[in-house]
Amino acid sequence: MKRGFLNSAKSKAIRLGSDAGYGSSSTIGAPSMPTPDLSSSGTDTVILPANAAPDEPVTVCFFWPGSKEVLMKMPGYPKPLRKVSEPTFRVGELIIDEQPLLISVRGVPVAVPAMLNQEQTTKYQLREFEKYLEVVLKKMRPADREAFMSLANSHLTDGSGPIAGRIRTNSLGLDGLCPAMTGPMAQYSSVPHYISRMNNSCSPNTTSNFHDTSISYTVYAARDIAEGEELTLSYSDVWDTAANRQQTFKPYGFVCACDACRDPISSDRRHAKIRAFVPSVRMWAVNRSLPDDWLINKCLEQIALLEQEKLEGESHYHAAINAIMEAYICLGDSPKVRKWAARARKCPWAATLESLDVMIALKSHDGHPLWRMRVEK
Ligand SMILES: C[S@@+](CC[C@H](N)C(=O)[O-])C[C@H]1O[C@@H](n2cnc3c(N)ncnc32)[C@H](O)[C@@H]1O
Repeated sequence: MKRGFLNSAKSKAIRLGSDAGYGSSSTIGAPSMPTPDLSSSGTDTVILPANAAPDEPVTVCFFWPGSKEVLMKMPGYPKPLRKVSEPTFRVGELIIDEQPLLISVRGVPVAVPAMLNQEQTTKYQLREFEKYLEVVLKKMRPADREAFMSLANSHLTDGSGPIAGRIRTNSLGLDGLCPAMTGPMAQYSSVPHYISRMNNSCSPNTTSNFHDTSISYTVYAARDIAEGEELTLSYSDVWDTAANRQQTFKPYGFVCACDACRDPISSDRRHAKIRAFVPSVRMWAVNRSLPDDWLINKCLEQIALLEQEKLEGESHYHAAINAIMEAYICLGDSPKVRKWAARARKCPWAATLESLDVMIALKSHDGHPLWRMRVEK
């Protein structure tokens, strides 16, 4: 799965990758020091939103210069979190809207002694980074610090300190906040409290987005979730092969035993088939050699495959539903357009809800550019 994109209003939340970037930067600059001065590393620690009341959640942000300004200039910032009342875990429902406890740089400039080998260098960098993180964590509210330190840590033997270890185990990646930087160090690690408790499944029953204006994650039910069923998210790119996904999980210290990983050959084959189909409404609408129901049937097959793989949270699922809705516009069938728009609306993580609401409300869709394209051309 590709990293989160902050410059989109709906950037998908993904685990950063437990090994990604840490200790790999040959970061040279500030000398090592026992109690680091954060400003000497070029970083800054800010608490956002700046004027939060004591009972409102905040995020401690260990940032490169410029990132705070990027966030604060986002149109709509600061947007309050939505209150989630009784989560019912029906498909499309919001399970949680959560502001992370911490957003952190993935390393700081460290002058590494020349005689160290690669392994010693990594450990040295991690030790120095931990000293910075200790200073940053002191800025957290005590209850938030306690929540952070209660999170799982799968990095007990690789030189990570207790704070970096928890960041590496639990973080989701954030892109797009460092206009002046490129490469892995331009990404931040973000650590939520509740979402960090979610285990991996390669067929996850939730899907999450990051929202830059509220600095928060929304987690939706990707399908109906039975009472007592564990909530899961994916730590890897679900479209990666099962073998590659297991490699991603190694630093987290587990072997995934989800349905897709237990039957890797069939699952990989179905994944490849899903990815090979990209619905093109306009191509079908003008191609008279294809039957009228060709696109709809292909999309229904795609939906069935995605449901078999339990990948309803992926964009391919919403794309197939949306294509059926548009195919019915091309066929001039407004009742079916409303029906499929209502179904697309159950993927709020992928859809523009306002335009779907318009589709659902309209008696006729004769103002749409695709209207009766398949019938009259
Ligand atoms: C982000 S934490 C998830 C929450 C953690 N299980 C807890 O109780 O707080 C990541 C850790 O959870 C465990 N984990 C996550 N997904 C798992 C899975 N599918 N099977 C076994 N262990 C898993 C691993 O120990 C991993 O290092």
